Amino acid sequence: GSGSGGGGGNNNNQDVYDYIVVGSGPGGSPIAANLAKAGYSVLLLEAGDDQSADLTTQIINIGRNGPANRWDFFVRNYANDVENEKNNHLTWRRADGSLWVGNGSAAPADATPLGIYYPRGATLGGSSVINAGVTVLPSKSTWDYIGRITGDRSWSGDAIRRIFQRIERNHYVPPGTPGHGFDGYLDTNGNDGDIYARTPGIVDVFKGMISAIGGNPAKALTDVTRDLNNASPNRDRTEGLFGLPFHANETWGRFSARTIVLNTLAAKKPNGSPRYPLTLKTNSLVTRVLLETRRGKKPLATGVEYLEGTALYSADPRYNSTSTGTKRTAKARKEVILSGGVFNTPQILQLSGIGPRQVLSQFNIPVVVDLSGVGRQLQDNPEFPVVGVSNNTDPFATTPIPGDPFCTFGFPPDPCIPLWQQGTGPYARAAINTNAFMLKTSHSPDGELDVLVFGLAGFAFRGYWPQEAFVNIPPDPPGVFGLSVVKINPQSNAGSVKLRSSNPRDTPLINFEQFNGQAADRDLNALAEAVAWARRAYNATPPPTGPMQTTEPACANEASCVSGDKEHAKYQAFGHHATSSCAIGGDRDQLAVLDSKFRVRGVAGLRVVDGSAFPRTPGAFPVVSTFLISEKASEDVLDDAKRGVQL
Ligand SMILES: Cc1cc2nc3c(=O)[nH]c(=O)nc-3n(C[C@H](O)[C@H](O)[C@H](O)COP(=O)(O)OP(=O)(O)OC[C@H]3O[C@@H](n4cnc5c(N)ncnc54)[C@H](O)[C@@H]3O)c2cc1C
Repeated sequence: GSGSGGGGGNNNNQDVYDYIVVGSGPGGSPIAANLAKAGYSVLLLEAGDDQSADLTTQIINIGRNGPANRWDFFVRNYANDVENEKNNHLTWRRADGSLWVGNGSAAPADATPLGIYYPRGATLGGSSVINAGVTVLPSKSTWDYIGRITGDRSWSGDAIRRIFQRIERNHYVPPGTPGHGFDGYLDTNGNDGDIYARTPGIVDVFKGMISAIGGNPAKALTDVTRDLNNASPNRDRTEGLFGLPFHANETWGRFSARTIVLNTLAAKKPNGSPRYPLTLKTNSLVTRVLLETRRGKKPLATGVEYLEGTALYSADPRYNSTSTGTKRTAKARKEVILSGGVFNTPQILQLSGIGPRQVLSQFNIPVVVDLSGVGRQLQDNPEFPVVGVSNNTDPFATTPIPGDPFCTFGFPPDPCIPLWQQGTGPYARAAINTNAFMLKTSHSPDGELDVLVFGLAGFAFRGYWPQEAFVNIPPDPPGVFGLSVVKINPQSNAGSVKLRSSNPRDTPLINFEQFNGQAADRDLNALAEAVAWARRAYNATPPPTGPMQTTEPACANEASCVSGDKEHAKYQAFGHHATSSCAIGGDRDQLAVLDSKFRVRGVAGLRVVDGSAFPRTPGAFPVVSTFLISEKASEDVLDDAKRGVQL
């Protein structure tokens, strides 16, 4: 691993720091940097390595999940095999070892199901290095809700908006726009309408979308530049077309959690020594939290055990079971903060003896704290495309700007990369995916927007599967359009993360139980209503692009599509926004893993700060909210440090 900064006592196998942070994603990086900037020594442990040199991690418009910066998980959407195998994108392994992707009814006889492919970022910066970069604030009530269930008034929509204003560096609204920040670290960018002005076929679809809610289609080109993160009091109930913001700088370079860490490490004192006591160790897989049991007091987290070495986790595409790494420990004088993400944080807790007794005893792990919520309440934002087809041969062609070369999306030689490096060319501008349509269906649980839709021209985004697999899905015709519907505030939270074995290099068992029970029917009804709207939108798309035909979900008679659409949503929706597997909750909530200050219940000196902490999936896209809670947690940890709280 790479190291820097002063960390306090150094003997070869045992380092001592004030704080240890595990995982460098949007949850871990801000808090590690903030604690170091406050003068405390911090060890940041990251299982992956620094892939800054990989250009696909720098240019948001050619983002790709390369094998050196991701972990490959295979998950279930249902515990029940029959239900699970109704998924058209399930990955199977054949007798010859090759991978096959498709529905159980068509699977070859020699194939056994592996699961639904679910990649995560596993590199310096975590998933923010490989994600799509969409940056949408959740509703204010998402934060008020945490205040309500915990009685902690420091949680409110207004308080979190102030944090956003402090950390944002906005590049797309006029300076001084209320609710936004302009000199923080979180670069945000959006479209200025130009890409759509040059792509009239998409504007036709926008017109259909607006008509389908009874709006004024003539406003499509201006509506698509509207700021989705606006601070209007009506924002969380206002339907219609908006621009979709991204975490990207003024020339669409990716901002990620990596930037925070690298900038903190690079800061120097006048004499050239590191300005902040932050130590980064990459290639370091944390295997458990070290816990000291104490008479009459809660057990205390005193440090972590980790394995040093490359690609030691079995989900790593570069994994080799024969390289086992070097076992090390590090000690924390103050606290250990887990930010390993929604699958790995509950795994680390369970491996450490903090979790549901029946899971731990299956693997003879001594129970330190019987905490039944660890790995429970797993949620996601279900998503699937409503696919439309135009009769035109090339309906979504974009008029190039004179002088633009033909981009090859990173495949060499790509003439657009050197241009981007000079701050210009197609990659330095907003792409055609910078739109969002907000819907409030009659099934919204709280009267707020409950479905976000983004439009993709020439492509329907059906989810993830391994690149090397044979894919049993027919290709889309030319003239295809995808209206990706994303459920906001899903009511289903029956998913789980449980140990598969006591081997920390194994992946855990992950089951989203995606639409389960009474509450989930509300989600399915909302999605079916969104599908009906999308069909109307395609019908209402003006010529020459429309009227368009909806080809998926298939339905012959539009008056009676609801049950088929619900069935389609139930089995074909995918997710990539997992949250809530170690959720904050009130004192009397049996499933609460954390208190309102991110402290693990029943343990001293241990917090969780990442996507697993959300009691409710934050909006349609979790990444900006994860940066925000890391900032909030930094304040909470520093507060305790200043008050000298005894652990
Ligand atoms: C392909 C993809 C597309 C996405 N698109 C969007 C989007 O457009 N907008 C949006 O809002 N969200 C998106 N997301 C989700 C978003 O990126 C995540 O919700 C967010 O990054 C979660 O942050 P985190 O800190 O909880 O975890 P992560 O970002 O996953 O970071 C966890 C880090 O911890 C490290 N780690 C894990 N276990 C250990 C261990 N035992 N020891 C040491 N280190 C460990 C991992 O290597 C990783 O670097 C996307 C995610 C993916 C994968």
